[in-house]
Amino acid sequence: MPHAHILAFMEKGSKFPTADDIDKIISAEIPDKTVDPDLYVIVGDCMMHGPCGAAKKDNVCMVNGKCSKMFPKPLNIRTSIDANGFPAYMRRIDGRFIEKNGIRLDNGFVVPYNRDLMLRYRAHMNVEWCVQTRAPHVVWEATWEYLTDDILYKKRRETGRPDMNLTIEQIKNIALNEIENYLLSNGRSLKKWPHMPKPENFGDYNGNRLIDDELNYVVEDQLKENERLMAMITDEQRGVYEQILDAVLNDSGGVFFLYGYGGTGKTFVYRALSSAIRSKGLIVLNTASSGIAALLLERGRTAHSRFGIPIDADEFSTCRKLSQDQIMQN
Ligand SMILES: Nc1ncnc2c1ncn2[C@@H]1O[C@H](COP(=O)(O)OP(=O)(O)OP(=O)(O)O)[C@@H](O)[C@H]1O
Repeated sequence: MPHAHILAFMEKGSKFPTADDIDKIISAEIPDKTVDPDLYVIVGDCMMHGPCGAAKKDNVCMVNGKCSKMFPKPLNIRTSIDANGFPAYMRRIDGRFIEKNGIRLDNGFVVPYNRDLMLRYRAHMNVEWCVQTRAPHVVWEATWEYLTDDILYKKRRETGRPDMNLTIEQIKNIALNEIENYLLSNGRSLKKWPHMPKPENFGDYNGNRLIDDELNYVVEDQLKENERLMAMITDEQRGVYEQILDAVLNDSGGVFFLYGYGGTGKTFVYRALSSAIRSKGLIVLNTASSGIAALLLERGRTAHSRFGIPIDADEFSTCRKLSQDQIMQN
């Protein structure tokens, strides 16, 4: 099922720093059926976890006899924030329950939600208050169960084994590996945070992830794509294409500014050039100033993401790339 994980950073003055603030935007309780009948139905349909545990040992969340999402959650008379900055939402013992598959689920099974979003979108939307810390290991401890949300499901699908089981440690290991790979692709590593747990075999990879990622294409496919585009290219486009390709292949360098009205075939030339250069096993870094424009180019990224350019650039801004960074070296 397609879904999005969205992390919202609030501006100063719009933050929700206290437990009372949390209650204004997040609820983890079953609504009152008579006072809030509409919300009661949506929460019942979309936001109740389970049944799992002893009541349903084969629920998807069950890993080695335990709910990997840690349901049911402890019941609390009020919302609180612990010393590490973790929230414990208000989940009162109020006698309310939602019945699912013949099992009564109380407030311990409510996935935290925002009332307005529920009423507006009428879909599963888990809203959580993020730990207020800059220490990544604390964030990891607080959020790993959300980050690993669909790992078991993905592994079952990839292997074609719907009964496959993974331990919580294996699931965490897969997630840490994914984080490390993502960091390596951006010239970083979990090494930077000594307190963060590391995946197994951490540090075994000695290559250059940036180069390996950029070379991770099939040369034959690039050749075919180039042949396809070259069969259509106009004489004017071919003139530009040949001049730039010549500068690349002869290593003579140069800066080329290709301009023209919208829809006149500039992106087409970039695609022809990319496939020509990649079909020779070389690296092309396709960048554009906006995410939408970057999507039009194969393996395109925004220039600010690729080169670490500050988004609100002014005359004093500098790229925060150190000379020893892989991006700089490459
Ligand atoms: N030689 C060509 N043969 C066939 N289709 C082409 C050719 N050149 C461009 N096109 C098609 O024309 C459309 C517009 O081209 P393209 O996106 O390259 O224009 P552009 O100049 O980059 O536009 P914009 O400035 O709006 O980004 C695209 O669908 C592209 O595939």
